[in-house]
Amino acid sequence: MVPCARKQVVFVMSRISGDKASPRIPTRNDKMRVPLWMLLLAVAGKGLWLVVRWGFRHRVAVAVVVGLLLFVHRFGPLGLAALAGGLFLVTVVWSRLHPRSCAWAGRWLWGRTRLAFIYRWRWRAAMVHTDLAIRMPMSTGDQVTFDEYFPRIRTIRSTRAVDTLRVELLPGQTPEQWAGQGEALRHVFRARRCQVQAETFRFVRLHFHRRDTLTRPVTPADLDSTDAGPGDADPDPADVDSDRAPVHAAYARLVAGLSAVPVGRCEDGSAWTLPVRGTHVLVAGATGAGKGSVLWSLLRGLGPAVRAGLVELWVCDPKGGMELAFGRAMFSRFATTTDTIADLLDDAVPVMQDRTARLSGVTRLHTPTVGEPLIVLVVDEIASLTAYVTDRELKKRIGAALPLLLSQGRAPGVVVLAAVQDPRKEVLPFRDLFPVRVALRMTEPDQADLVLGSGARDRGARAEEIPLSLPGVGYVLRDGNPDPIRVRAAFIDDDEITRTVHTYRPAAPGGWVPDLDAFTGHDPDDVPDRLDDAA
Ligand SMILES: Nc1ncnc2c1ncn2[C@@H]1O[C@H](COP(=O)(O)OP(=O)(O)OP(=O)(O)O)[C@@H](O)[C@H]1O
Repeated sequence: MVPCARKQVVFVMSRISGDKASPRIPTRNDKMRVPLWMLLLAVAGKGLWLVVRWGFRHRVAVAVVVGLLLFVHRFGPLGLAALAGGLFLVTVVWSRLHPRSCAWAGRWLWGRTRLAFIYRWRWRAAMVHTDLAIRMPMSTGDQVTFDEYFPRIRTIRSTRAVDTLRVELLPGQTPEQWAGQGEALRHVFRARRCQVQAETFRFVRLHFHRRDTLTRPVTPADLDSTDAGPGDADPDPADVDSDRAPVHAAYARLVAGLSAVPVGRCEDGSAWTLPVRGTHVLVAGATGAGKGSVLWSLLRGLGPAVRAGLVELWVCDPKGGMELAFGRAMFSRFATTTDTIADLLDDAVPVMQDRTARLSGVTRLHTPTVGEPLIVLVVDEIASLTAYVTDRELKKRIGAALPLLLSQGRAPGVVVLAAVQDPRKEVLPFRDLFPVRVALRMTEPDQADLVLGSGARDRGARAEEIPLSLPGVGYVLRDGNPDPIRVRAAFIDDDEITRTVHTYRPAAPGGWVPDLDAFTGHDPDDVPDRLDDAA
């Protein structure tokens, strides 16, 4: 019984193999008698046809292998070694003379090699087993056959970490169908992750990530080049053409920088920045996911503008100051208890309303100046203020102030930067009032959708799969694009926080700078003075 069952399994496996272009299902037995030689001839002919067809499908791989075999046959293994050595030498010389074109050619060759030996090799089987090939039953009277249509790979781009295939959809297919098969495709092509990105029409891009480029901690960006002097920040039009023009260029650079504050690095190696001016930012992640590093990266990135007086940090740390107290000297206001936080929020509301009344009809977005800086309200663990407050009176005050600030504060320059562990609506009812959201490691698969919007997980934001060993890694949406980008925040350690606070603490009115040297152990000569430091 057992061998028979095994035979049956083998038969079924071969039947469903995706390499079979047209499986046949006989509808009645053949009755014609043929001589044996004719049968053997037919089998041999069919075998030859299958070999030719297979060779044509894998023509590049076959040509390379046959070419190499012929070369070895003609010149022997030494000849092959000489060929490899010659190619190596040419590559070295080329890369010295023109590294860009050499790198481009290397990537092209690498992509074609992976296309021939990996993607085309397993493509048909993968398409059949994931239902991405289309099969249409055809009847020839004697038997039912299937016409099969396979999506075509149009281009491939390969780097050391990722292969990007541009694939043409078959009629009737949608990018969502492909996104649903991302996990299966990743296993077929042995990638760490497969992300499906839709083009406007007809094409999808499959990103097969082979290596994780974010395993090493990210070093914080160099801010000093964008730094500007302080009292220089209120531009006087009369000065623009004068020798103070560079100062105003520095001012403009600082204001522009508020729309792209450096936070860390994206998976493709580019800088990860987040806007702070004109928006609210929510960072969500389980405990230990690295929310602190995103907050600190943003605070650090705002440092030059804080020192210049263009930004005021109003900070609430409901965890008793555990996370943010280190930065106290940089903050204009700092509250750690529920009642002082309620006071702080209550104070922010009239500032916002006053600005709104003055700017209404004048501008649609407040421009920070030293006289009227951007107020960044930082709230660590915002759920402590929305869901876990027990005092009814305080809960009512906070529940009134927060939604007001979130719904009206962006334009007049009172913005909120908050972190939360649990992104559910019951815990954070105003979640949707944050236009910019970051999903770090989550505990549940559906939480990435709660943070980034429905469908984000299918498009690749598998936040629950981020390993515990990679704090600071997460997903964001950029420029209104629905496809999530994997990012990692820079690691800001205690020394860097101390340096940041020491360097960028705002000057008190009149130019007095609090003396932190004893506290931080820094040499005061190393620290630029807020008032003397020109742009
Ligand atoms: N970007 C990062 N790169 C490397 N290590 C990081 C990064 N961010 C955080 N870590 C490490 O992970 C640990 C937890 O980070 P962090 O305290 O920021 O998490 P959290 O999400 O704020 O947690 P909780 O909600 O419990 O406060 C820290 O001790 C830190 O050493």
